[in-house]
Amino acid sequence: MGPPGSGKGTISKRIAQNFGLQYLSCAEFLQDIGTANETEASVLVKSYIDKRMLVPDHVVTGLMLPRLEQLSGHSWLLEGYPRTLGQARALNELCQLDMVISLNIPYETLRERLSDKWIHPASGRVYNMTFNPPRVKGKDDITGEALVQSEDDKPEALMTRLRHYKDVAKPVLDLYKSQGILHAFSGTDTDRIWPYMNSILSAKLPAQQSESHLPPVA
Ligand SMILES: Nc1nc2c(ncn2[C@@H]2O[C@H](COP(=O)(O)OP(=O)(O)OP(=O)(O)O)[C@@H](O)[C@H]2O)c(=O)[nH]1
Ligand SMILES: Nc1ccn([C@@H]2O[C@H](COP(=O)(O)O)[C@@H](O)[C@H]2O)c(=O)n1
Repeated sequence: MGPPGSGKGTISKRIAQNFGLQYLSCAEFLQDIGTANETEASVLVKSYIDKRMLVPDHVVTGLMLPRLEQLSGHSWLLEGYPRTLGQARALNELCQLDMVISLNIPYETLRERLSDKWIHPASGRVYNMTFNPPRVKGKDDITGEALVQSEDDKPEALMTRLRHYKDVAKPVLDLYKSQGILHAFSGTDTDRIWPYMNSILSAKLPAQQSESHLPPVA
């Protein structure tokens, strides 16, 4: 968990890779559903994503929980779900989480990072002109296609997203705190937070697993 630009995507991928966890990003999962063949669910999901609004709890939960059930037997890392207390309660019904990570990053750092964030829309690959720049300016490393900046990452949008995050995340963080599974990390640099996170995760997780790919979406 963390506000926009806090490095959730960057750090989740690093954790998943280092500890051999199955990684599931809710935003990417919803994006895939929204662009898949037209069904009632895909049209509904797309309508929210296009407006950059949260898909209602019952819809996102109805999609995510069956996906997680397909991963039973694997250790997984979720990013972007649960976002609301309703989603957290629904997830609790399915399983007991081992650990929840929360990123506390100062506002000025979020603003700077996001103003420098570029994405390759088709793949979701994320770049930052100082932290992890593309090999060729403005082009995706793999496809060579153009990178874009999201409207969501502009300073005006950031304030709104931040306010919304604070309101919605607080009860979720409180719940996980009361369960004793919340680990918060503060700082301005992912690479400086990482060693602390790595050491806590190493103590919690069994020997590294070797799985690297998610089973396909049914
Ligand atoms: N300068 C700098 N940029 C970073 C650091 N860590 C991550 N970034 C970049 O900051 C931007 C935001 O990181 P993300 O991992 O996309 O953050 P997020 O929390 O998933 O963001 P949202 O999808 O907006 O919620 C990206 O462009 C990253 O490449 C860091 O330590 N320093
Ligand atoms: N639990 C969630 C997570 C994401 N969404 C939708 O995805 C968009 C992008 O999410 P970010 O995590 O990158 O901010 C977001 O604007 C929502 O449309 C969702 O609905 N529910």
